[in-house]
Amino acid sequence: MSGTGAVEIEGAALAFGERTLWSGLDLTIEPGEFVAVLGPNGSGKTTLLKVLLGLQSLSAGSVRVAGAAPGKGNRRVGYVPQQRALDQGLTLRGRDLVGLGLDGDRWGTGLRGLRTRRRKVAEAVESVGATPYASSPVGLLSGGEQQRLRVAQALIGEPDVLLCDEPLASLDLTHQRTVTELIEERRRQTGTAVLFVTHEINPVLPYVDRVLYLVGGRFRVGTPAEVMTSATLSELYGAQVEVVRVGGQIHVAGAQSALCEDTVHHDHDHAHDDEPVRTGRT
Ligand SMILES: Nc1ncnc2c1ncn2[C@@H]1O[C@H](COP(=O)(O)OP(=O)(O)OP(=O)(O)O)[C@@H](O)[C@H]1O
Repeated sequence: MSGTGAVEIEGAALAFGERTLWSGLDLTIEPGEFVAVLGPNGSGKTTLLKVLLGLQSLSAGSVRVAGAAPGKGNRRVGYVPQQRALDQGLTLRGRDLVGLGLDGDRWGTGLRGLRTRRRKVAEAVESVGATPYASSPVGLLSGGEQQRLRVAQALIGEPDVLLCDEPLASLDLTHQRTVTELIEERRRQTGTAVLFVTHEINPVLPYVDRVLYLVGGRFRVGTPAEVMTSATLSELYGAQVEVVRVGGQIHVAGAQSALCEDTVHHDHDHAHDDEPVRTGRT
């Protein structure tokens, strides 16, 4: 693989035993592109991020992220994990959590380097509105406060690729906006590619270039206008799903019941169901 995409996924398949999460997945994400990953519980969204982080191997195919094979040491990749409450006993301060996102060697260990580090951390903390609690132990902060610090930690390293796993979960509307605008600003100013796993497309809809929609072993890739339609989602779910656009927002009705009816059949269906359906640029 030798392209120039920020993320390059070729012929990727992932199966756990008999169960195929997805196969035949080709997706190139360009620098500065915002791709939302949608799909019901268990469709393999988080697992895709784990593959890109080098925490999970593919069953077939290959991936490259920010020009390299996935791996923990890649400083050009930022990651906002799925919201999980941090241990209450964790005494690490908020600003130190954010500082962990900085490359330790970049500014040296001298006084000047330390000052630069401190200023960068203070700016990152301020950008997510976390200054008032940056000195508190993170274990005592609310879920939303912890999540804002995680976003600051991911952005402070100035990544070329930002992988986000439901970063808005547990944030109120104001802070959802703060966080999405920060990510969007980073993308616009420096061309960071964003892969954003979410259950709810509306908070990021203005920024989304393309959607990867995963359902029970099938997927679609395309613009929101291509993928988020009744016809496309009904085909993907194999049942009637209504997509309604109201006031610039997209609402999907019937997907959950489609899945409930389908759940029992999933494993059997995969035998004839694993032919992926694609739209748009991949
Ligand atoms: N290492 C593993 N071994 C076996 N099964 C796994 C493994 N990792 C994930 N799975 C299964 O793969 C499926 C997809 O999990 P994943 O966490 O990627 O789903 P998701 O789309 O992110 O779901 P959610 O929306 O609930 O977060 C789940 O059924 C999960 O149990």
